[in-house]
Amino acid sequence: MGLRLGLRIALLGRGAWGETLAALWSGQGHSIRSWSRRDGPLPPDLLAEAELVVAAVSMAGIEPIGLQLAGHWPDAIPLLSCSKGIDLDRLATPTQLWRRHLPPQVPLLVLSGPNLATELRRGLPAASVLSSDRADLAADLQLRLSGPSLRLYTNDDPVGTEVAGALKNVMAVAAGISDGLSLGANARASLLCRGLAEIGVVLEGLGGRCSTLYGLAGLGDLLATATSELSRNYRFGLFLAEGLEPAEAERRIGATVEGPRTARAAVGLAQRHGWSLPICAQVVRVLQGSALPREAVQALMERDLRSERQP
Ligand SMILES: NC(=O)C1=CN([C@@H]2O[C@H](COP(=O)(O)OP(=O)(O)OC[C@H]3O[C@@H](n4cnc5c(N)ncnc54)[C@H](OP(=O)(O)O)[C@@H]3O)[C@@H](O)[C@H]2O)C=CC1
Ligand SMILES: O=C(CO)COP(=O)(O)O
Repeated sequence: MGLRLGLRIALLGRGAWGETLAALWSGQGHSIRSWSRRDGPLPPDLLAEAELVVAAVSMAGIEPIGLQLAGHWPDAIPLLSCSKGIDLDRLATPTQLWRRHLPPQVPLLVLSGPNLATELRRGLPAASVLSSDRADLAADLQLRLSGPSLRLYTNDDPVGTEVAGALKNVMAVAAGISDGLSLGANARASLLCRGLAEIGVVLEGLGGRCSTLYGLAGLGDLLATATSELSRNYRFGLFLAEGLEPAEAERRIGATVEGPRTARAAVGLAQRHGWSLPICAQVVRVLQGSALPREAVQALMERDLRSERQP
């Protein structure tokens, strides 16, 4: 990347998040060429002309797009991944999925944090983190992509950043259930506190750092997502508490809800590694129809007593 401030960005995905990032960054003088599945096959020159590729697609979109792009990726063009989830088939984070399709030398970065698209579209301020093993690149992009309403920090813990951004969606579903059942502020705070500990089990278990858990992608995004009706995962939990079937709840939301599949993936990881993830496990029971929301809460309350240090 040269010294020019305006970047040529190829943006993959024109959903709520992609459109929001496009509006923010084009407003800062970057040139954005976006692509959506609705446009048909990916134009061959889209990547070739870009200095940065931004992927703002849902988890479900990564594999098909990765397959389409394999073999067409210019070696040194970095990919900034903005998806939040754990893939259920491969139990992998977004960049772990992308890496399977990209040349090994392509630098990968992650954008995550409390960034409800609706608020950013209204010009409200937020902070987020740009994470990469490539500190030089993260610092360069931090400078170029930070703007008046999106202030970017950096860290060098992409795995921890992705795990935190994925698992907070599960906790947002659980918080929606708790609030939907009118369990009160104590219950929500207790759930989020224990939820943060649970996110920490996965984050550290997969090699992330504890400081990331308490940063923007961890505690920051948990606070935003699990307390706001702007969050689709939180609203999904509210619908479950009302007694809606998961499929009907997703249909009513009418947009991506990553928490349900990520909950199942987290339970899959827990089985693989021998971790205890009680909140994820109860969310999965509700999703499978093997517990009603109230029964899931009761099961959490009746677990064996333990030290706060244990999940
Ligand atoms: N909305 C938000 O506030 C934020 C969302 N995110 C994350 O960004 C990702 C995208 O979310 P968002 O844009 O809000 O979701 P939307 O439901 O608004 O849009 C879905 C996005 O996924 C893309 N996609 C590609 N392939 C598929 C597929 N096979 N199935 C479904 N969708 C596909 C769509 O691309 P196309 O344009 O081709 O239709 C579109 O960009 C999610 O992982 C989400 O967690 C992260 C931060 C904030
Ligand atoms: O990730 C988000 C906010 O940071 C968006 O959350 P939802 O996908 O639950 O709407």
